[in-house]
Amino acid sequence: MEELDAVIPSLEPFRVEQVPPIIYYVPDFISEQEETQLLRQVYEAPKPKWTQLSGRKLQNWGGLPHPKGMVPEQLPRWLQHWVDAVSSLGLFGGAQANHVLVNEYQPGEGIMPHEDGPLYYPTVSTISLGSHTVLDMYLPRGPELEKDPREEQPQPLPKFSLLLEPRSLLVLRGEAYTHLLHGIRPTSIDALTETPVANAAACPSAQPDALLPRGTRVSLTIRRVPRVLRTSLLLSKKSRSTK
Ligand SMILES: O=C(O)CCC(=O)C(=O)O
Ligand SMILES: [Fe+2]
Repeated sequence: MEELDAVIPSLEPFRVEQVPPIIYYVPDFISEQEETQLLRQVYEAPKPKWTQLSGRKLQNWGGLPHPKGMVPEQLPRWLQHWVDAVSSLGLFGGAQANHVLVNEYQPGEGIMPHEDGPLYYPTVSTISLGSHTVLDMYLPRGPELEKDPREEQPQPLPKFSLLLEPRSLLVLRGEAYTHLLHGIRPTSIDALTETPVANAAACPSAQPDALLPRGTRVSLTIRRVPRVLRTSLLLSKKSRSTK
């Protein structure tokens, strides 16, 4: 039986050290040309593909994850290419990812601290496009958490942060997936002095005291939903029950 939190040997040079296992950060995972092309393809998607949420908008590809199983939808070729590239690293236990969330954040937007949860194989891979962001990592909620003094509503203080530069790949796996929460503060400028940036050594823009203005960032979150319903099976069941 394969260990879910096994390391990926080819990614070991990109391991973020001194944080709960396992986090990989690969700068320049894609080229500038690939980034431009991906952004074009994201914005060429039909308008109804976008869902506007408070603080970000998103495109869901591959089907809607559901506890009873996801009815799979074929991914477009431009996404399948990157799903294949990421899956071939061995991130999903030798299987293929089958789900992509495209998130778009304007400066000042973000996502509340959360866990990605049990509907996915416990590994998430994220390609960042267009702008950097700072992903804050939190310990699970508990009374002992320190409060973040920068927030009007008291918020827990991140344990550490990850600077995600454009064109990078981030992988959260093992405890970093199952135990920690992640979130993006809704700010327009990231001051890197605020929490320790665990992957600073791999980021040219992570100078001490840097103030990094955010631009529009698009992220591709590539995951595997192991429970998949076969549409043909559903249809045949339905037709049987109406007989
Ligand atoms: O945009 C990101 O990097 C994070 C997105 C995220 O956490 C999610 O879609 O679950
Ligand atoms: Fe997430």
